[in-house]
Amino acid sequence: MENHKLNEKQKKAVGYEGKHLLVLAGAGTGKTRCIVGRAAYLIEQGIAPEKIQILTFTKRSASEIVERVKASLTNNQAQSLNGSTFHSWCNQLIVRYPNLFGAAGYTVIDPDDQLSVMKMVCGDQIIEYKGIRIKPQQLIDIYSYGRNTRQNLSNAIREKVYKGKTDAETTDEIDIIRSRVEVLLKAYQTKKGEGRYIDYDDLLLVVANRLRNDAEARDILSHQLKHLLIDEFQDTNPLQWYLLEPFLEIAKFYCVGDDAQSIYSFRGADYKNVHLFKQRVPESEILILDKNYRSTQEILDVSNWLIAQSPLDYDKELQASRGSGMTPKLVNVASQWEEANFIAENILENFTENNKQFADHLILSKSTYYTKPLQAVFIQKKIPYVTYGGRKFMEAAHIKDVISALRVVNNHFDEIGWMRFLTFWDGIGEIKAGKYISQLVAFEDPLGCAQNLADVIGGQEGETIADIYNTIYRNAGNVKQALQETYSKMEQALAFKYRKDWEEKRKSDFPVLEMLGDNYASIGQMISEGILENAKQLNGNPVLEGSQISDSEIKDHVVISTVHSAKGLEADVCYVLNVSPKVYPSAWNLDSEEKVEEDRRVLYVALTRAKNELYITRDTNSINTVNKTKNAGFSSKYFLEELPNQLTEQLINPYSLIKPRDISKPNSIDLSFGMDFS
Ligand SMILES: Nc1ncnc2c1ncn2[C@@H]1O[C@H](COP(=O)(O)OP(=O)(O)OP(=O)(O)O)[C@@H](O)[C@H]1O
Repeated sequence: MENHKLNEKQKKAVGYEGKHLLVLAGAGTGKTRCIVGRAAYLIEQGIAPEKIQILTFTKRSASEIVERVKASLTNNQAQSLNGSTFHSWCNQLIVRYPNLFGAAGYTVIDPDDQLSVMKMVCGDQIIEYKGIRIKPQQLIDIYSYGRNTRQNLSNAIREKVYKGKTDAETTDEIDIIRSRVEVLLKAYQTKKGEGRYIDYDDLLLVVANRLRNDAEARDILSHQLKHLLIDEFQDTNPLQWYLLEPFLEIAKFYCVGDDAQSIYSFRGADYKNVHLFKQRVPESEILILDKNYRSTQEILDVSNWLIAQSPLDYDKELQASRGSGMTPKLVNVASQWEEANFIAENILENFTENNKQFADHLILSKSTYYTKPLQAVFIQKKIPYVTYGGRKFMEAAHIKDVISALRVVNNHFDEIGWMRFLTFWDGIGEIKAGKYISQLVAFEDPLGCAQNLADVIGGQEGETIADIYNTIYRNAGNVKQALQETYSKMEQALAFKYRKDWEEKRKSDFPVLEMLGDNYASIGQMISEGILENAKQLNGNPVLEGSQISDSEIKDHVVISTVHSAKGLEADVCYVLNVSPKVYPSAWNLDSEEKVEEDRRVLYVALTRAKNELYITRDTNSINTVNKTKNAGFSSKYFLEELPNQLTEQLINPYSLIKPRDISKPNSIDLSFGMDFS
C-alpha cells in the first residue's frame, strides 16, 4: 500500500497522533500522497471511513484521492469514504439533516440561475454613476466577494468595481453608489427567500451559522465526523474558514498546503492563511516537507528561479530527489497555429516513436478559450483529448431544459425553473409565462399544480406541460424513469430547438443524464446534488466530456487544462502555453502587486506539473513589447524577461523545424497533363 512508499517525514505526517496538523510543503513533495496515506492509515487504525471527510477544491481531485485510498486498502475497507468539495459537502449535510439546517424543500441554484434571479430583481434598473455601470452579474460578484472574504459592502465594491483603489475620490464615489447596491442586494436576498433558493455561498453559510450558534448541532455532527482531511489549504478563503472553525472542536484537522501555489485570491483566498495556522488553531503543529519527487532538477531550477524573483518570501527551494534530466525548452512561436502544430506533432512523435501514451501529455493554459485552435488541430490530427475547466455537464442548455421540468415538480415555488420550463415551449413567451407563474406559485403544493396546470395554461401546450408534470410527479421516487419519460415527451421539441447540433452533440447526453439519474434516490436529491456535480465519473466509468459520451475503453488521452483546474495533476511531458508578455503577468493586473504575484504563482503551479519534459511556449510578436510594461511602484515586468539563458534551451520557429524538408527554389509544374484530347 501507498504507506510503504513514504519517506520519514511523510510517515510522521501520516501517523500524526496530536490533534490538528498542517503539512506545509512545496510542489511535488507528496502532499496528496500524505492525504491518501492518512485516510488509509486512519481506516487501518479502525476509524470508520464514513467518519472521515476529505475536502478538496475540485470534484475530480476528491474522487481521485478516494479512489487511491480504496486501491491502497484491501477488502473494500474504504467503501464508504467520502471526498467532496466544500459546496458539495455542505449540501450533503443539508440533505442529510434537513430539519437541523432548516433547508428542507429549498432548491440549490447555480451561477446561471443566480444571475436570472438578480436580473428579475433589477428589472430595468441599472446603477450608473460617473461612467461606472453596475450590471446584474457584477452585483452578484460584489455580493459573493463580500461574503467569501467576509468584508463589508464598501470594500467589496471597492475591490470588484474599482479594482481595489483607495484614493479619496474613489471612496466618495463608493459612498454614493453603496446605498443603491444595498437596496438591490437586499431585494435579491428577499427573492431567494420567496423562491426558496439557496445559492452556492449559502450552502456554506447555512451550515456554518448553524454550527457556530447551536451546541446541539455540534453535538449531532460530532458523532458523525472524527477527521477532516483538507487539501490545498492555502486556497481556503475566509468564508471557508468561518465554516471550518466550529469543526475544530468536533473533528481532528489534517491540512496540506503550499503558500506558493495559492491561486484563488479572486475568490478571497489568502496565501498567508497557512502562516496563521498555529495562531488560529489551538493544539496544532506544522510539519514541513521539502523533497520533490515529481520533477527533474532542471524543471525545478526554472520553477525555483521564478519564485525567487518574487518580492514575497516563500522560503522555497525545491530539490529533486530524482536528480538531473532534460533542459526545459522555451518554444518561440509566431502564431497560435504554429504553436498548436508544434505540440500536435511533438505528441504524435512521442506516441509513435518514443513509446509514450497520449495520457503522458498535459497542456496548460490560463484560459480554455486560448486552447480552441489547439483543439481544432487535435481533432484534425485525430489526437484524443479531454479538457478540464470548461462548462459543466449540468450547465448545458439542453440539460437545463429537461432539469427545469424536474425542478418545478420538486419545488413549485421555483420561478426560475418555471420560467425556463414554460418558455421552452413554442408559443409561450416571458410575458405569458410570467402570468402563468403567478397563478402556479399560488397553489399550496405540487399536487395542486399537477391538478390544475392544464387549465391554467390551456390549449395543446397546457396538455403537454401538464402531462410531463404529472409524469414526473408520479415518478418522483424513480428518477431514471422520470427522466426517461420526460425526455421522450420533450425530445421532438428539443431536437427542433437545438437543430443546429442536435445529432452530433446534444442528443447523446440524454442516455447519460438517465444513467446519472439512476444514482439518486429522488428528484430532489438529484437536483440539489446533481447541480453541483461535474458528472464526469459515473459508476466508475468515465462517460462525459463536454457534450460527448466517450467510449469507456478509450482512456488514453491528452489532457488540456486550465492551470486552475490542474492543481495536483502531473505528467511526463507538459506544455505551458503562451507564457508571453502581457499574459504573465496579465496586462490587466499591472496596477496591483498582489495580482502580479498571483499570476506568478499560477505560472509556478503550471511549471511544477512536469515530471521529465517541460515546454514553455511564447509568442514572438509580443516579446517586443516587453519593455513597455514597467510600473513605478513595484516590479511588474514580464516574468521571463531576465530568465538566465542556461535554464532553458530556446527553439525558434519550431513547427518549421519538424515540417518535411523542401528545396529552396520552386520547380515548374505542367498542368497540361493527364487529359486525353483525342
Ligand atoms: N516518498 C515518495 N517516494 C517516491 N515517490 C513519491 C514519494 N512521495 C511522493 N512521490 C511522488 O511524487 C509525485 C508528487 O507527489 P504528490 O502529487 O503527492 O505531491 P504534492 O505535494 O501533492 O504536489 P503538488 O502540490 O505539486 O500537486 C507523485 O508522482 C508521487 O507519486
